[in-house]
Amino acid sequence: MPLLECKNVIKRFGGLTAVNGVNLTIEQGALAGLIGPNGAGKTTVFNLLTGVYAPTEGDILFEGASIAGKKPHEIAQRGVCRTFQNIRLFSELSVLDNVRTAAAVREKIGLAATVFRTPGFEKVEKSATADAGHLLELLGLYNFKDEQAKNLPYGAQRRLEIARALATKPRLLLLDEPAAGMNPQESDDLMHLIRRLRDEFSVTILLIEHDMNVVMGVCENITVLVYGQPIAHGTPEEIQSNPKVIQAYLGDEDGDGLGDVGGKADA
Ligand SMILES: Nc1ncnc2c1ncn2[C@@H]1O[C@H](COP(=O)(O)OP(=O)(O)OP(=O)(O)O)[C@@H](O)[C@H]1O
Repeated sequence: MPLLECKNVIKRFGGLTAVNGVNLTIEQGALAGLIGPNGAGKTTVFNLLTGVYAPTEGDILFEGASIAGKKPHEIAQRGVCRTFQNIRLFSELSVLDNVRTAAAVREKIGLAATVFRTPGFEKVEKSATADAGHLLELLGLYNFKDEQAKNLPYGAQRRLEIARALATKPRLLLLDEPAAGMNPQESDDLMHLIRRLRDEFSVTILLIEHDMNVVMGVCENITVLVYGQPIAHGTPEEIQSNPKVIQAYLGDEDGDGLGDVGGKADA
C-alpha cells in the first residue's frame, strides 16, 4: 500500500481552481519532489495534505485511510509533518527548546502534568531532551543549542525547522522550499542532509523546491504542476527531457525567472 495517495484532488477558491485533478502516489521511503512555476498550486497541495484546507473534490489517503478534511492536529498525529516556505520558529526560545516543544506535541503532555511536573512528565521531558540533542547533533546545530532561534544564521534556521518537524517523528515529512535563501554551499549540504534523514529516520519525504539543482540532485521522483494540474511525473532525467515540462518552463513569460529547468532557478 502506498504511504500517500491523492485521488483526483481539486481545490477551488471561489472562481479560482488552484489544484485541478491531482493524482499523486508516494511510496513508503520515497524521496519525491513537487515542482512547477509560481502559483502552480504546490503550497496548496501541502495545505490540503496537512488539513489547512479540505479538498473541494477528490480524496487523500494516508496509509490507506482518508485524511481529506481532517483537522491539522489529527493529521500531524497520524504522522504527517511539514516545514513552511517562510520560517516559523519560536524566535525568542532557545534552539533546544524549539525542538523540545515539538517533541512535547508528539507526546500529548497535558497542562496539569506540565504544571505539577508529574513523574510521567519528568520521564517524557528527559527523553524529549535526549531526542532533541540527538537531532541537533545530526543537523549540525548542537553548538547553537542555547542560542535564541532568532540569532541563528539563515541556513541554520532552516535546518532548525527541519529538526522541529522531525521531533514529532513523522512518517511523511513535507518540506516547503527547504533551500530557499541558501547559498550554493548550504544547498549542497542540504541535499546530503535530506538523503541522510530519509535513510536514518526511515521517513518518506516530499519536497517543494524552486532550486532545480537541489530537486534534480536529491529527488528520485518528481511531479510537475502547472496551473494546478500535474503535467508530468518521472525521474529527474525523464522530467528534464519531457517536452511538456520544457515548454511549461521556457514558455513562461511572466518573468518569474523559472525558465531554466536543469539550472538554478529563483532561490
Ligand atoms: N487561501 C487562498 N485564497 C485564494 N486563492 C488562493 C489561496 N491560496 C492560494 N491561492 C491561489 O492559488 C494559486 C496557487 O497558489 P499556491 O501558493 O499553491 O502556488 P505555489 O505553486 O505554491 O506558488 P509559489 O511557488 O509562488 O509558492 C495561486 O493563484 C494563489 O493565488
